[in-house]
Amino acid sequence: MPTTTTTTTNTNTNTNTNTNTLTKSDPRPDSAHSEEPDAFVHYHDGGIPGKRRILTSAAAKQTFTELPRIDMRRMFSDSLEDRKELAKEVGAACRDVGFFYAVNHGVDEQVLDSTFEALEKFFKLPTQVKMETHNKKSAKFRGYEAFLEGKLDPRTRGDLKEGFLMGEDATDPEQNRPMTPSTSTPRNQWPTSPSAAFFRPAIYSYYNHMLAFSKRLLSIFALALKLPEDYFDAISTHPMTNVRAVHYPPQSVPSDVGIGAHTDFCWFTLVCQSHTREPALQVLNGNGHWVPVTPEPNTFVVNIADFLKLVTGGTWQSTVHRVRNIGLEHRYSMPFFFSPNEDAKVSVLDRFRKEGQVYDEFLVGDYFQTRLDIDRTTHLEPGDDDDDDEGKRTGAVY
Ligand SMILES: O=C(O)CCC(=O)C(=O)O
Ligand SMILES: [Fe+2]
Repeated sequence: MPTTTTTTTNTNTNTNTNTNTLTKSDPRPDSAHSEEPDAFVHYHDGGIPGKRRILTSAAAKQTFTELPRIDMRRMFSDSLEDRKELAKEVGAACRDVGFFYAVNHGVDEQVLDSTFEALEKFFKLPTQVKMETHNKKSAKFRGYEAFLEGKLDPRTRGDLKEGFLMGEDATDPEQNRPMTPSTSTPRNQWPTSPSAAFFRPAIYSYYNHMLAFSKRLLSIFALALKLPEDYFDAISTHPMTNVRAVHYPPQSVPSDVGIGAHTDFCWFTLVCQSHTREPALQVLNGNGHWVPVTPEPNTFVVNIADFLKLVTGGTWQSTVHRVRNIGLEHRYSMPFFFSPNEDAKVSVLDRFRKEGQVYDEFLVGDYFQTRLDIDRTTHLEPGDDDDDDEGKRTGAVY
């Protein structure tokens, strides 16, 4: 990793004031850790444990209490003005919340339905079929992750989920992807049992649709940052990408989590979640309250991750989130994680730089691998408990 003196400006507390979803009254205290119901909420930001004071009543700040909903149809408009209008909405959501619902996104609903069917079928297969691709055999954790093996919050017994991770792999013919000798060559693992033969084509159909969606979104992000639409194209010719198929069974132990509180360490994430009556995905606002993300048919949840926070000098939020599947239904989700090319060098964008400050470049692949290793192996313990995160956490952890 290159050393860095980069500084980001905002703390990750989502307290900007420009959306119509902002309010001071929010009655949702953290309920996952009953030993400290009204004190702090704990999470992992940049792979490092952090905590945020839970603020209520007079102490509460202006922050979001729901996710904005954005009609993405204008992504496909021939009019630059339309695309700029969309970008304005997207930019406000990225700045004030870090999350938004994307409707009319252009991904065929049938693809989503059939991918969910495939997920459900895959996770019902015998353990040995899934374990053939166990992610311990893969440097990039591709393949199957069993229950409680992930542990994003060290205070829990592990994440109550099982998953399957795949991503860019130039040797998989479905990707039609150029070999890039200067970078690593991650390999996917696919189950070889005939009983699982349906899984790979289903995941690939979803993956390829998501790649197309991501590239359009990237140009909207560029516009939202007042850059030319194709600004990120040159560093996204062979992007780092992952689909993680996840199964969260209903949880009966109150202290359990489906996935512990964390930020994502890619550029951005697109989540499609199955319908559960009880919302399971939750997003942390500036008052330390968990805002539920209600499942909606044919809708993506888009969230900004650490890279975009970094290159915008902290102006865009990489917002803490977690999953608790407290209803009676099994939940499936399929996040798609997008980052630029592994060998791309990035830094804080010019318009977010402060005079007199030195900003180093860093390699996307290095940053990504470091974060992956921290999140999957280190599980750093929380620090001292006598202060909250504000004013300290800059997100500059690479
Ligand atoms: O399952 C979800 O809704 C979100 C999962 C998630 O946050 C992640 O995989 O990073
Ligand atoms: Fe996440």
